[in-house]
Amino acid sequence: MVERGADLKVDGIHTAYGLSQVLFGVSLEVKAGECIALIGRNGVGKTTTMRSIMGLTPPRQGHVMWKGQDIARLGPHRICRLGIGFVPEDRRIFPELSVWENLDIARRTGAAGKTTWSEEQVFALFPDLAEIRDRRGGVLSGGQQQMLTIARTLMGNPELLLLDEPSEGLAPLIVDLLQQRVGELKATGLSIVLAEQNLQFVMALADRVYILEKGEVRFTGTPADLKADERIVHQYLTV
Ligand SMILES: Nc1ncnc2c1ncn2[C@@H]1O[C@H](COP(=O)(O)OP(=O)(O)OP(=O)(O)O)[C@@H](O)[C@H]1O
Repeated sequence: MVERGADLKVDGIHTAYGLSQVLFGVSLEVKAGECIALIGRNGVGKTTTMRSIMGLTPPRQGHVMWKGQDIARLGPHRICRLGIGFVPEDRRIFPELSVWENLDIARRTGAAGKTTWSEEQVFALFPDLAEIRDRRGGVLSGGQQQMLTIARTLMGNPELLLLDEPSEGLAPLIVDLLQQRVGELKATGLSIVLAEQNLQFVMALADRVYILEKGEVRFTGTPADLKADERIVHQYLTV
């Protein structure tokens, strides 16, 4: 039997914004159906790692292998078509469009040649959105906006979802609900890369965590490994 390898393998990427280098040889991997988390303090390079994978800020060195193909220099549209979806931190909802219209637009521009999610599928996973399908994007709460942003990305039918700080700015009860929804997404077999500051959220969802500091991976392990090592939590995560 052939063992199925990692779906995504990031190998020693170096990424910079102009003259300012942010990532120094970051490597990680995500096997099919896994959720991995990128954690670390503000400004350590979590978003930049996702932007590098998505081709928004392509790495200057290193490889981003997706199902055996190096996608590091393909550009975001092609990477999206290959099955990777990015949910950015700033939830860019069209305020004048209804919830359903925000989703429908993403459906029409979904990955070429792929079946996009149906209305029933997306509302089955996000029942909270079904109830407000005719509400304008501009009047949604933060939690509703976050659900909508994730649901919109799913319309393109990705196999890997990059989720950038989904819990940021949300009330604790809404974070719990979001955690449940992301857990349900994972249970459908979707692979997930989660950048998060909320450790509880990470512990509940991730199979593996990568701690970043100054653009380098300093620790890799399971949530249980991390929990068992207070020194690491203190050194890299607490303020
Ligand atoms: N467009 C940009 N131009 C120049 N520098 C940038 C740009 N975006 C981010 N940076 C810098 O890159 C570094 C890493 O930022 P990044 O957003 O990847 O970190 P992060 O770990 O996601 O933190 P946060 O949680 O604050 O978003 C920071 O020092 C940031 O100031």
